[in-house]
Amino acid sequence: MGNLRRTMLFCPASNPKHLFTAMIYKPDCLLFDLEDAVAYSDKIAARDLIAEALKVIDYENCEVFVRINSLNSEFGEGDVRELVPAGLRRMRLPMCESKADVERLHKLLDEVEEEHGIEKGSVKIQCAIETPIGVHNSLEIALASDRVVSISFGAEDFTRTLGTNRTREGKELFLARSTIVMNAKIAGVDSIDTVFADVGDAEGFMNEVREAHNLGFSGKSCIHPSQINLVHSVFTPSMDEVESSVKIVEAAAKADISKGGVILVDGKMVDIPVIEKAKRILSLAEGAGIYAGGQQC
Ligand SMILES: CC(C)(COP(=O)(O)OP(=O)(O)OC[C@H]1O[C@@H](n2cnc3c(N)ncnc32)[C@H](O)[C@@H]1OP(=O)(O)O)[C@@H](O)C(=O)NCCC(=O)NCCSC(=O)C[C@@](O)(CC(=O)O)C(=O)O
Ligand SMILES: [Mg+2]
Repeated sequence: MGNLRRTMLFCPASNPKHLFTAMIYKPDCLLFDLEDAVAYSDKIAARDLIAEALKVIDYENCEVFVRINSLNSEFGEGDVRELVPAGLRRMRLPMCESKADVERLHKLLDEVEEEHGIEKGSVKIQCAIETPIGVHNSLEIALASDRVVSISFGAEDFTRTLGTNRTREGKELFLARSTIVMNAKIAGVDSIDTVFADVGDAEGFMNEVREAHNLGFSGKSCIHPSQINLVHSVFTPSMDEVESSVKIVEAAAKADISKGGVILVDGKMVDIPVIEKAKRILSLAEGAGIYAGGQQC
């Protein structure tokens, strides 16, 4: 299992304070935004600011992404040409609708990496799926380049382009969410659920976080520091889960059923899928720093 991507904290790249302090909230990933959160007149200044920040700031254990502007806009290509030499190695491509969109960014990255003597393929892409056509094409998008590490869902633009409204219940998002998760799994990349805009509605937020976790997302985009620990509490295995997973894996090893066979552990059937799920929980717990190869931390 690669990096944990339970949380991605959006920070407008035009806000110097966020660029200097956002890592103190300890999200797994920071996502500096040059797209919708930045006013048209601030786009170039925000790009320069993030380029300087990338050169001098230590973001500690946070994986840093920048959401660039669309390559169809006057800013997208410049974002890539300035930020990659400044050290950016992860970018979110907004409004991704087809394999061709990813291939266009892939080719530009090939060129920029070569021009600056950066190892080919170093820059990874997260594709944002935010339209019905994007959802429909999400498998070809996720498979379009070996640079793609994750696909994310953007429900605000999705409901806009679907011609509906986003509800607290979220039924209008179910098919899109499930499709994105399944296609991410098929492609072997992470899937990141959308933002929840009502910062004051902790209960509504938790319902969404649990839904995203149950559907199989790897994590969730956040817009406010207060959302981070809530997401981590759902996307990190509990100590009970860790303990029962250890028990399952140990019992399975003792009974030698890792290639087939069935036993009971605490009255519940354990076979290959149960063992594999238990191993996944231990791997997540290890990534979260609460379990270390046979020991709880
Ligand atoms: C909403 C608000 C202005 C409120 O700020 P306020 O400062 O009034 O809030 P306060 O509560 O006072 O903050 C308390 C303390 O936390 C600090 N603090 C707050 N937020 C922080 C933060 N984000 N990062 C670091 N630090 C932060 C703050 O500096 C203060 O620090 P201190 O003074 O020291 O106590 C702020 O949060 C914010 O800008 N959020 C991000 C908004 C954004 O990026 N939107 C675009 C992405 S969505 C999109 O585009 C849709 C999408 O594309 C999505 C997709 O594709 O996934 C689609 O289609 O669905
Ligand atoms: Mg959007």
